[in-house]
Amino acid sequence: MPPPCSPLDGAPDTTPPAVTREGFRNAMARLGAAVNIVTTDGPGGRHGFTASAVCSVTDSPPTLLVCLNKGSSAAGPVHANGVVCINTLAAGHEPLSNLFGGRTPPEERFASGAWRVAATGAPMLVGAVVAFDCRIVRTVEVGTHNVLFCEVVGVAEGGSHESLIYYSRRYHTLSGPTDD
Ligand SMILES: NC(=O)c1ccc[n+]([C@@H]2O[C@H](COP(=O)([O-])OP(=O)(O)OC[C@H]3O[C@@H](n4cnc5c(N)ncnc54)[C@H](O)[C@@H]3O)[C@@H](O)[C@H]2O)c1
Ligand SMILES: Cc1cc2c(cc1C)N(C[C@H](O)[C@H](O)[C@H](O)COP(=O)(O)O)c1[nH]c(=O)[nH]c(=O)c1N2
Repeated sequence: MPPPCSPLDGAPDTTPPAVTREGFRNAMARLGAAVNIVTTDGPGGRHGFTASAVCSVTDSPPTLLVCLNKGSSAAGPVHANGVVCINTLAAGHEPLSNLFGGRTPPEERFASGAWRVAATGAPMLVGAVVAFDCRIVRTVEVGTHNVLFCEVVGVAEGGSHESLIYYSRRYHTLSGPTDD
């Protein structure tokens, strides 16, 4: 039995969405999130983009998801390479976040920051709060985005205990406990 609000077979659905794009974005601006630079390298070339849509899926096998806009210039390289490194940014990384946030050619993005090569070949940011080296094991297309399921094959914990947070369309810093 179809759901009560489904359109008639073959008829275009002219019902206005209950929640507009603008309304959704305004609501999402109320969710604070860690800021990450997701990098890749391999046959598709080196690339990277800023992402707040990153989430833990399961610890067995250790898996994260990343939502990547299909229109991003990073989308082709990410899919061709099949690997990513998810670098969680620290306090002071706002300029790096903006650099990887669009409109700059990929190689210019990597001119800032110190990078080393992770086991998968993806660039790992020296000074990240934590970095997850991953292989993409599944991709699911949802609307404008691809959801990348990323199996974590290596982790590097950095020395910083101050995380960069994106909240209410601005950057903030969150301090955690230190080791000593
Ligand atoms: N998930 C995403 O793709 C995502 C997340 C954050 C920011 N951005 C991009 O960064 C720029 C500035 O963002 P902003 O937060 O200052 O203002 P904004 O009004 O564009 O976005 C507010 C919030 O809505 C969500 N959002 C934005 N664009 C989205 C998209 N295309 N798909 C799903 N969710 C989305 C994010 O949570 C974002 O923080 C925009 O170009 C935006 O598209 C994209
Ligand atoms: C704080 C913040 C957070 C995000 C983004 C931006 C910023 C500033 N962007 C946008 C993304 O970084 C940008 O579209 C890419 O860099 C691609 O741009 P180009 O197509 O390469 O110019 C982004 N894009 C995406 O696909 N998923 C995400 O989770 C986010 N999150």
